[in-house]
Amino acid sequence: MNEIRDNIDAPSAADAQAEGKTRIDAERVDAAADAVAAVPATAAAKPVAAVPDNGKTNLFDLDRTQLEDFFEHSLGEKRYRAHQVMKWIHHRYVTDFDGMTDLGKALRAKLEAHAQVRAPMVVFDKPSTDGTHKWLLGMDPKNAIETVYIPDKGRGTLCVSSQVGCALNCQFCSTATQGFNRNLSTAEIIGQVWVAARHLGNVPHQQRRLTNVVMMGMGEPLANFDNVVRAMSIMRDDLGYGLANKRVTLSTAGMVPMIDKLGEVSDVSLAVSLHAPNDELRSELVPLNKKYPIAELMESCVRYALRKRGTSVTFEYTLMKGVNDQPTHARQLVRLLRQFDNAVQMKDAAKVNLIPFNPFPGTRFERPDDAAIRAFQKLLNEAGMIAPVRRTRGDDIDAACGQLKGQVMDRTRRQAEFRKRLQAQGLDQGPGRGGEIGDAA
Ligand SMILES: C[S@@+](CC[C@H](N)C(=O)[O-])C[C@H]1O[C@@H](n2cnc3c(N)ncnc32)[C@H](O)[C@@H]1O
Ligand code: SF4
Repeated sequence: MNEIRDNIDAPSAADAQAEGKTRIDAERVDAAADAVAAVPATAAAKPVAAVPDNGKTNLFDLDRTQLEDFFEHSLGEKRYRAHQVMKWIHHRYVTDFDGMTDLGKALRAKLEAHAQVRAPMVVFDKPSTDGTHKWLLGMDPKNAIETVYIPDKGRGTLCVSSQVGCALNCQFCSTATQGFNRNLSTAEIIGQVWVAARHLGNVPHQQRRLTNVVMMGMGEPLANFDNVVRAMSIMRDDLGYGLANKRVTLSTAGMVPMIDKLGEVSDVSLAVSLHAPNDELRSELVPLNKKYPIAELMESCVRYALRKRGTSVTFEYTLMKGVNDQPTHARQLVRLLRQFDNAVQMKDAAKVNLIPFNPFPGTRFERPDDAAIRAFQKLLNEAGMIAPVRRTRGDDIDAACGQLKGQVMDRTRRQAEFRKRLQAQGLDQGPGRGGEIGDAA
């Protein structure tokens, strides 16, 4: 693995100039790194409470084991009752206990008194001309997130959000422009699957309209670890949506310790948003790279792949004109991913997804033209790498990768302002120790 660490190319200043690299405002990047420092200590460690305001447990928040425990310990009922209720909710889309007709009257009354099945509210849904469908889902009076369904030959993929906004501030991502408010609860994550599956008339195990889920909507899923892992377990449960492990993909900007933690508890497919083959460029595009540089990131991906022997890791590479789309980048990328294949001792352990940049209002980046995208792909293919170009879908409704925005009441920026005020008074303890995101709001 040290081979990877030792061989990462840092281009010279002349290289950078020759590549026509876009320079990014250093102040903005530093502010982002501060926000990042606050995320793992707060958002990851403190999932949103499972019990909503009215004191009733939202059954969407519970995976199979927790629901069995709830029936046994909170309701004094047999554990198998949980299985009946899961089927009503996730297979038949019934949320009203009175409609769960194979439960006795007394049990239904008990459930009514102690529980609820509360799905996110659909603010609006919008079909695209290419079959893609986007939902804006209200999570609370101030915040809404987006979920997108993308049908393709023989498969239907749902792109699910994990947070209201995102604190990681990748420079080319529309979600980042909105800042960060909070983590989504398990109910709010699995609720997105439920809303889409119900709309599509999906019948798990029979009429599958929804075959894949990608955690690639708004937010960084590994910064909301517990809630995301629990929701993914419901996606893969036969009493939930019955999806195979490899059909549930978690995409991360590279939270290294959490990749290892994920490897310990889950077998889902891993996608890593790489976007640059060297640290200098990646730190500009993905500020998190300052905390977890490429060598550390690749080592954690190697550990993940080795733990799941025979599993590949997908590396996402958003192509931006004149920024990371030059032949020198392609060659560096090939070297990096070959080292990964060697470390995992598996041919094609690394897969690359090339994503042409999707524009959004106010961005300084541009999508390369088709010839440049093809030339980049050709260099990877000639080196023997699998590197499909992801077709842009749903861009007429701003539903393509990185275009999701929702409605976010940003709390990180208010916290940053608060921190500045503390600093002015000599009271600041530094990033990550000043309390919760939102304390200052
Ligand atoms: C929005 S992120 C969410 C998941 C996670 N936070 C991550 O970064 O992997 C999903 C994917 O969209 C990509 N993306 C973000 N902005 C984009 C844009 N404007 N055009 C194309 N892809 C973009 C990200 O790099 C990432 O690979
Ligand atoms: S690309 Fe992912 S990690 Fe980066 S800002 Fe967007 S959602 Fe967050």
